[in-house]
Amino acid sequence: MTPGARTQAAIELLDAVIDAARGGGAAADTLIARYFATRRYAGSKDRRAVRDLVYAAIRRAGEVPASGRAAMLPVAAEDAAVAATFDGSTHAPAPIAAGEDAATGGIMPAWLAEALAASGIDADAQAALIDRAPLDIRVNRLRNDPAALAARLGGTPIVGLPDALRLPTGTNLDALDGEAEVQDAGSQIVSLAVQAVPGQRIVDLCAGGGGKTLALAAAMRNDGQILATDVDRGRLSRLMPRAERAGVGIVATRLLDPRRELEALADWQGQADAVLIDAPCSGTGTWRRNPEARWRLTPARLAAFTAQQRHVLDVGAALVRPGGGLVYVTCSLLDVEGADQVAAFLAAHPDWRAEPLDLPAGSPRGQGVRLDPARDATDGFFVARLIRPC
Ligand SMILES: C[S@@+](CC[C@H](N)C(=O)[O-])C[C@H]1O[C@@H](n2cnc3c(N)ncnc32)[C@H](O)[C@@H]1O
Repeated sequence: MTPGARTQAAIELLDAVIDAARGGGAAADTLIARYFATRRYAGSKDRRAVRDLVYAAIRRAGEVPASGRAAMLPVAAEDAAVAATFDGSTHAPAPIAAGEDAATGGIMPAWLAEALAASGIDADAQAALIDRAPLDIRVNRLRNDPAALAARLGGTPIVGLPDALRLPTGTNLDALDGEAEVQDAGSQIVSLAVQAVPGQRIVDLCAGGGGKTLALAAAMRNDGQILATDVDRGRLSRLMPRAERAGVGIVATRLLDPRRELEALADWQGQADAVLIDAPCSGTGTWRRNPEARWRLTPARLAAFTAQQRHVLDVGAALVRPGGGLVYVTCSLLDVEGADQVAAFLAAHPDWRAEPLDLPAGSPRGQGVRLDPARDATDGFFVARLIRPC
């Protein structure tokens, strides 16, 4: 592809990303993968270059841009080589007109900046939310030793996470096959709050594709029982093949019917040593990986997430045995999804208590701990551990 054709491809993709953000469609990564699946003429260098342009444009536009072209103009304004591709030649974008409307800058929509500031995330910390994320892996001790894998791949250790490695971006992980999982350090740290040990019975209520389920299974040395549940058939179906590759044999999955979860979980009521609730949330802590997610979020979508969080907290609480732990996690920095949810839960369940957490990173927030990309160099998370009375 010519440089101009790459810019034009990025503009077309940005149009699709903008439409998806407005209509609740697919994530940018998915749209990029679909775009290239039907354009076999694009080589790996073309794909990487187009992808970099798309993400550069997404990161520069705080509000949803009017169009893909408007989103690309600020990138051209900062990079003469990109500006030069707007030359109107075959497959290239038309020349930039004087005074042409460009997307507005800023970090995020104003209502979100206000909500984050009210949650103690100031302007500098907000800027870090859309930085590029590092490549972290969790070495699977059931399959390999972290030191051996570090010797093979390079990378640097992460303080407080003996099984983690931070690798140079772009490290090829295709050959790993179950020896390690790509998992942000923040995700690994919040999994520690479950305090999983061999022999326990644990429910991972919102297991999705099982990123945290596998971390728990490794902490349990593949000894005990984990029930991984979700309401999303597609996500949950990816879990068992991953578990097999990872050599994990203690996980069973169960697909839940939304609003009828406890009927399907009757055999686990009051039984679990620990329940992990990695709740559905706005994802404000993972914008480093999905920066277009800040264009999708609306006050109504946020309210829908907080209602789901209250619901899964109630479901999870019913499964914990007396004296057991309920670990509530969101990958969000907004108090309404974190500290406020836990405060409301404890107000409604005065016999439960929040247990202080000793994690390798994060700072206290409400009755839990918050990981902040600016301060902790991880994705953003809130985590709290609640103990059911004996
Ligand atoms: C943050 S994601 C989980 C990510 C996963 N734990 C991981 O580490 O990869 C939240 C999940 O909650 C699921 N979910 C939403 N409502 C639910 C419910 N009522 N019961 C169980 N899972 C639910 C979603 O389908 C989604 O997969």
